[in-house]
Amino acid sequence: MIRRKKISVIGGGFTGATTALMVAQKELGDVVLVDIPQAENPTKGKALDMFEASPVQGFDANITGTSSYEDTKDSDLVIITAGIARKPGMSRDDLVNTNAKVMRSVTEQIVKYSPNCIILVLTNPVDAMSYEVFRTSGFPKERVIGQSGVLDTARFRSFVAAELNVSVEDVTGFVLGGHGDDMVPLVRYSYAGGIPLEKLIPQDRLDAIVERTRKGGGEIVNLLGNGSAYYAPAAALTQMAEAILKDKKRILPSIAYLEGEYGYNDLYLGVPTVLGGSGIERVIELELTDEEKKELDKSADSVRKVMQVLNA
Ligand SMILES: NC(=O)C1=CN([C@@H]2O[C@H](COP(=O)(O)OP(=O)(O)OC[C@H]3O[C@@H](n4cnc5c(N)ncnc54)[C@H](O)[C@@H]3O)[C@@H](O)[C@H]2O)C=CC1
Ligand SMILES: O=C([O-])CC(=O)C(=O)O
Repeated sequence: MIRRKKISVIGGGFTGATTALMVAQKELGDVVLVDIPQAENPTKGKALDMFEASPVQGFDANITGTSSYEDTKDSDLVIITAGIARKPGMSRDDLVNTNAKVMRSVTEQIVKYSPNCIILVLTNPVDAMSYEVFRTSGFPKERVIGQSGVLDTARFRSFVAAELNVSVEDVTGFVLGGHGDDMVPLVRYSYAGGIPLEKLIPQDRLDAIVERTRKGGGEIVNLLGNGSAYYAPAAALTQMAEAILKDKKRILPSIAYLEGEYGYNDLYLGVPTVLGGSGIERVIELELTDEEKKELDKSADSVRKVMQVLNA
């Protein structure tokens, strides 16, 4: 019997609810939106509201809200967005203690009901949270994946397209490293219509775009005033979900568990990967200049520092 894929989204807040809608709109599968018991009614309400949008928009997907993990049983993909988000004046790393506890409790439930699923992690600080989910789950590394690079690259691509007044579709970008202000946007591997960006944009403007990309999350936090970005993060999760559920084998940046790649061990960090039906099917290793490697080392050190809190 053919059955639709099943996607559970843990955390029914801004990013979780938006992701639930986007994956349903793309007909990637039926969606179960999960939040804590105190939020059961609003979660059910959001899910029903989305389902009622489906006849107008013409997508077929069941969307249900719940606080019971039994309803997530046999999910193919579980997306974790549960936890707290930062407010102006905070860094993503300030969320580590609260969200690490949330990761441990939700992961135990996910594993209990969907032992064969692939897990995508969004919750911040996302490199460290991916590590926490990985070690709590006991899953193989290819089935626990963090999201940052698709979003960071999307920001870079948006800013470049606006600068050149060209289609966003023709701009490709490349961001490596942790999801913090010292992430590493690699201009050398970025193009517009196949033309290296360095040939199209003066260096000082490129530097400004790189800096704006690094601080992209904070720019939205300051504008929103009471939470962080959710439309672009949900779009990023949806693209990764599609690559996995349709076994597209797309080359996308993911936060992956590294065992020697790029010279790092026992660390989750953003790197280029092939994403397909088994999750991370391959980490692509690139030659970096000394300067790029130094920047990546700095970003990896920042992630390690946050992880020390987990191990304390
Ligand atoms: N990696 C990335 O690129 C990005 C990461 N984020 C992160 O995603 C997380 C969620 O952000 P938002 O959705 O905006 O926050 P939000 O506050 O709108 O939603 C979080 C939801 O999680 C729920 N929750 C808390 N503990 C839970 C538990 N134990 N089980 C189930 N649900 C639980 C809350 O009730 C709330 O509904 C934050 O940590 C944020 O920093 C957000 C955007 C991008
Ligand atoms: O900035 C935040 O706290 C949320 C996030 O990770 C992003 O939008 O990049």
